[in-house]
Amino acid sequence: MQPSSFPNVTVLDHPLVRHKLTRLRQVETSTAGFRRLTREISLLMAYEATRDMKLEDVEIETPLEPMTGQLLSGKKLCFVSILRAGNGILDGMLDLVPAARVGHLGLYRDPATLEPVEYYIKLPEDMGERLCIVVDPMLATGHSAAAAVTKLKQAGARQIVFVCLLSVPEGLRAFTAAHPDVKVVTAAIDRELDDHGYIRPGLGDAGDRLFGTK
Ligand SMILES: O=P(O)(O)OC[C@H]1O[C@H](OP(=O)(O)OP(=O)(O)O)[C@H](O)[C@@H]1O
Ligand SMILES: O=c1cc[nH]c(=O)[nH]1
Ligand SMILES: [Mg+2]
Repeated sequence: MQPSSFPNVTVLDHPLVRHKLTRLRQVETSTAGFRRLTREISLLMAYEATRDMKLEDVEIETPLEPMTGQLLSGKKLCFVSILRAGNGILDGMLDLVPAARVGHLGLYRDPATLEPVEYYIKLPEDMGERLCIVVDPMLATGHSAAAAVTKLKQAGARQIVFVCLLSVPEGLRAFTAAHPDVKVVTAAIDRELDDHGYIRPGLGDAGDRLFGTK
């Protein structure tokens, strides 16, 4: 784990994450492999994204003696997947926290304008009482991430973490300027965006690679 030069952005710089991310980027990685690697990296990302969750003391008994343990307190988590590529990360997160509530936000990026277009939204009602972890593999221009977080705030979310696999400096600048209160966890910060808004060196189109649509 490494703080970055961006306020509130943590790079999950761990050997396992680097290894899996390198495999994920490779053009020859199959759809099945891409899905499996995304899920595995997501488990490791969830560990960092949930670091600030609140605990409460509980009295328990081990087979040998009583002790004070700690459990997560109150209402806990809500994952929000930005469709469709976010679902790849969501699967991994749910492996770790199967009881979490889940919201879905359908956004696609218009290829001409690079602006997000919303086509679906369904969120739990009590977003304000939960740590809301928004997941999408790619933060490119940052417009989709920023639009998603704006929606969630309008729906009452107060504590939000954004989790992605890849990001780029210009997208992080745009996102953190729009939402300085939101922590970002990313597995890597890549070099730049190309003329079509793709992350370079990147991994291609995350949705297409996850679902085999190209
Ligand atoms: O930071 P931005 O420039 O907004 O780009 C990032 C967005 O683009 C991709 O989604 P895409 O539009 O390809 O939709 P998909 O998940 O359905 O493939 C990606 O999953 C992000 O949501
Ligand atoms: O590189 C990119 C940029 C946006 N969306 C993707 O899936 N890949
Ligand atoms: Mg896509």
